[in-house]
Amino acid sequence: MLRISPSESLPETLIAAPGWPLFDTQATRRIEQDCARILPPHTLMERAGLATARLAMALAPLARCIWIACGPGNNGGDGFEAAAQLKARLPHTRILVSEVREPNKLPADAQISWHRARQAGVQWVQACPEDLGPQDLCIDALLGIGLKADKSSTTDRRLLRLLEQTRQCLCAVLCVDIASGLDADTGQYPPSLSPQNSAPAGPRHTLALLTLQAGLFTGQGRDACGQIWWDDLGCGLVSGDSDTSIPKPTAHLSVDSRAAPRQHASHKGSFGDVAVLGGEGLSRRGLSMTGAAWLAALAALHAGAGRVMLALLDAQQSGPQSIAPWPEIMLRQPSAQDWRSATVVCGCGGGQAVADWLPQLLTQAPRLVLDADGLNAVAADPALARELAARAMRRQATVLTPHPLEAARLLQTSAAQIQSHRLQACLELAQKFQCTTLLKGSGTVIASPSSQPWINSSGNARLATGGTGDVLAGLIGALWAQGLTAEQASVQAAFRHGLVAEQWPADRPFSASALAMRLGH
Ligand SMILES: NC(=O)C1=CN([C@@H]2O[C@H](COP(=O)(O)OP(=O)(O)OC[C@H]3O[C@@H](n4cnc5c(N)ncnc54)[C@H](OP(=O)(O)O)[C@@H]3O)[C@@H](O)[C@H]2O)[C@@H](O)CC1
Ligand SMILES: Nc1ncnc2c1ncn2[C@@H]1O[C@H](COP(=O)(O)OP(=O)(O)O)[C@@H](O)[C@H]1O
Repeated sequence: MLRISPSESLPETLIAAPGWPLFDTQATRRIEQDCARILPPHTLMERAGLATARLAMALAPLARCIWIACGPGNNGGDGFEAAAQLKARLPHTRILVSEVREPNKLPADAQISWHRARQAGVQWVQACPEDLGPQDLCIDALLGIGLKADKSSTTDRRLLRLLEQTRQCLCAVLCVDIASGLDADTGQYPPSLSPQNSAPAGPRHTLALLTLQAGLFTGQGRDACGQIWWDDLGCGLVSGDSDTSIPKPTAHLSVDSRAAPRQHASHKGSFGDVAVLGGEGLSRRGLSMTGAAWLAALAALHAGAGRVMLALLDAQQSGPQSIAPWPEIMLRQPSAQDWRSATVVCGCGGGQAVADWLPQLLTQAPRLVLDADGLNAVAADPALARELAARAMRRQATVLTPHPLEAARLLQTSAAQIQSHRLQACLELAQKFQCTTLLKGSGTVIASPSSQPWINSSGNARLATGGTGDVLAGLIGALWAQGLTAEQASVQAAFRHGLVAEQWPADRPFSASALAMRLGH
């Protein structure tokens, strides 16, 4: 964790860390009101402006110019306050402000900060200065958690123009509270506020105030907000769990738990069996997907499962695919595998063939990771869906690992709908099927029926390549087989999967099989 210019009298700004609680905007408002009640008037905005100014100075120590785009609400107020603080601390730096609303129409707190910026000698400009250089800084204080998605189609042109300019800045951009236009609860932009170019031009930082929200970490949040910083504005809100006066978090950031050291007196039976069923062969439809099942098995092997069995859904089992390229992996005919005794990973590359085996697996497997075509088969057949939901009553545990399209099929909606409410969609699936559900994608969400969800903070777009989901399914199976709960295995697998991708050496080609083989490192 990084601490900036520590000072006893100032709040500390930290890089957002794993395990931290995430609150929705409603809870954030309540926390804000509670804090405002016990502090002298205007203190929160003053602290927000100061925290922004301090982070700005740390991010751009050589800036000759700092341009601050201030919106019509209190987010804009934080911007004016930061401008006043910066002007007082950096007399030789040009501090420029652009505003979208006349000062007498600003909220009361923002009006006070507007006057402070005026008195400090900050210069007002109409638009982003053309000479903003790479060492300079843009502060985006246009829209914070007060964004109203339903108003976005009528957003005035001046605000839209400034928003676009902040997005096109080649210098670093520091967003106050959240990237403007992004919904803090869902991590999605309303269509009319969506950026014209998908990737921001320059480096991005976001200073979250008082609380962290799910939208910073999932959906479009990661790209929009960049590096997330957090400042509690001196209100001492590190964890929302122990203090009952603080509203309940909506989720937590996933945690990096190191694997427990293995006991010396252990053997392969101590670390569980993983049995993979999948991989429709070429002979059925001319579409081979055996690689997917191999990837899941390979991941389970390298993630430390005691024994790994692989049952390929290939009609020509006696062909070359029965020769294991990894001799540690035991090949089986699906009919020869005892599905009652292992942690089962089912569906990777399963094609149409997997549906024939699902009634047996849904009934017999004590621990089942259902992925890919296993999920598609359930979505297409109400009888299988009923059988899946009945597993929980028989105390058989299941992990579902859909990507957004698979989740959409299971909930009979569109992938766009799933993406617009990732947290909610994942919770709905967990409830509907009484399963731990892991909704994949940038900011993977993990939800179980009776506990708070997690959002995975590791990973990057290296993972956006075929087969990495199969690796994740195998990894979950291996961790589950080694004694974790379904939820722990899912949370830890998502974190480790992402971490390996983050730490991947730049000069080494990345592929799903290479990822699988590095899981044990
Ligand atoms: N919470 C905290 O912990 C603390 C909060 N603080 C700060 O306050 C911020 C929240 O301030 P906020 O409530 O004034 O909301 P904000 O984000 O400025 O937006 C509201 C303005 O935007 C407008 N507007 C909205 N949607 C629009 C659209 N689609 N298109 C166009 N306009 C739209 C809306 O217009 P109106 O509805 O009034 O017409 C209104 O003028 C928070 O993010 C943080 O920075 C800190 O000071 C202290 C600690
Ligand atoms: N941009 C990204 N950031 C983080 N994780 C990603 C990103 N793109 C893909 N992933 C991860 O990669 C995996 C892809 O899984 P999936 O879509 O099922 O692929 P496949 O079916 O080819 O194996 C998931 O774990 C997903 O969360």
